[in-house]
Amino acid sequence: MTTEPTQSLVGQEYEVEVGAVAHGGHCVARTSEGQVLFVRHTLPGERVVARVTDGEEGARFLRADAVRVLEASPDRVEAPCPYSGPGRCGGCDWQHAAPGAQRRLKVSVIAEQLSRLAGLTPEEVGWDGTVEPVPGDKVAKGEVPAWRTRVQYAVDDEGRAGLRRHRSHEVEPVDRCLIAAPGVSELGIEQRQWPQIDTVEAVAATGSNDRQVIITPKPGGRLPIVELDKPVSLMRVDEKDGGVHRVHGRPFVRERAAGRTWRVGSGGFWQVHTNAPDLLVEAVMQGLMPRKGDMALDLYCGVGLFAGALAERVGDQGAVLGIESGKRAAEDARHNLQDLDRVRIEQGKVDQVLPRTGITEADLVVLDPPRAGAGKRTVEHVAGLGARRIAYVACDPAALARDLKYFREAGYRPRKLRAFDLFPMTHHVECVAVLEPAVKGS
Ligand SMILES: C[S@@+](CC[C@H](N)C(=O)[O-])C[C@H]1O[C@@H](n2cnc3c(N)ncnc32)[C@H](O)[C@@H]1O
Repeated sequence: MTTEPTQSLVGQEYEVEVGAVAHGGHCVARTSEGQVLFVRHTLPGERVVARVTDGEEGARFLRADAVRVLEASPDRVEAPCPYSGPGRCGGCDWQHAAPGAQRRLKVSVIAEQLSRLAGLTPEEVGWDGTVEPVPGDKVAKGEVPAWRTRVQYAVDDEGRAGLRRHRSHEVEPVDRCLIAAPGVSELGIEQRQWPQIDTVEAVAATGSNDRQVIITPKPGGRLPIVELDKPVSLMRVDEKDGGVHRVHGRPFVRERAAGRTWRVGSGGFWQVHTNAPDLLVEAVMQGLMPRKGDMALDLYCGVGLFAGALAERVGDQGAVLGIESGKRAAEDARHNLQDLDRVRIEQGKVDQVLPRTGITEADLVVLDPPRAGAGKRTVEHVAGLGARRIAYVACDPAALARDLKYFREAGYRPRKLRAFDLFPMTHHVECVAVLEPAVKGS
């Protein structure tokens, strides 16, 4: 049997009315034939010419960029970044939206995900229907908060550092990324050449002067002599094993948050926004309200951020168990919390380690899984521990909604949800949901 080749529609232009925002940094429109278009660089209510960037005839949907705006939304602003726009840097999705409008777009996405995937309304999750700006972030029209303490640059064939174009391996060379934190910009990564290098990751710690650069040489490439505008520690990603190896300086940075210093080894997770760790610790502790003597779990604990905050509150009579899959991160968590006798860190995957611990009860649980969420099995296990309260920290509202549905099926209901604009100018958003047993005292 022979199949007809499908006709690519890349480059085809459609004049469309733009509908609602969808999860992922684009809005929904339809061609006159009814085919769904996911259009970037536009806003709800606009009339634009959308040029297809991906998809073929008969596909479930096409991807497109708005290349001409025929009727602009009142929320549209001149993009502050000269590298944003159709076909350009893929790092930011909402450079062309006023800061308040960006947050409203995120509100719509969260509400839509909760409704579609969990059948929940904002009232049912105790959400005031806002995405809160981060205190200290610039939020006036035309201003850009410099929030990113970790930036991964890609290097083009001419050795220039830049950022990847949307859904592409191509590099958009930049001379300055506006959302990079000052500590990253000061390194001068964009101002120098990176011959034989594939990627350069820059890390600027908050609350210490630690700066780190992690370079990935091209296959067979030699390590260049790295001279930057500031002293840094230098790490190299091994071509063969993918491991991160020290070239010179410390193999970690020291971050300050929640009244403590945190060692974060290369490759270990740390929240990217300068103010995220403090803000999230405060939101989680406010939601959980730990008491002296509580037994608490910090699942997906990274280098121990929430475990540390919990341990200080549950006191000597309480106990905290953290579980983290990364070997290096688990070691860092043990190091960071070594002064807190009642904290134990187990290394391994939550769905494997948690059943092995033999723990059948907990008073409080915080879970902060990666983008994919915790999943049904882990949610059921956590719900079975009968915690008084559970705090769920989520960087993807779709994964949050799916897991909230599993929690509801397992007897937990959301009591409060807060959303934070921890990734300004992008479509990403962070949520903290606090759950309690649907039937209290059960
Ligand atoms: C979103 S981070 C949260 C880290 C920490 N709570 C923080 O705020 O710094 C998720 C963490 O989960 C870890 N992880 C990913 N999958 C895991 C799994 N199946 N079991 C345990 N940890 C996992 C990652 O290595 C990462 O450190």
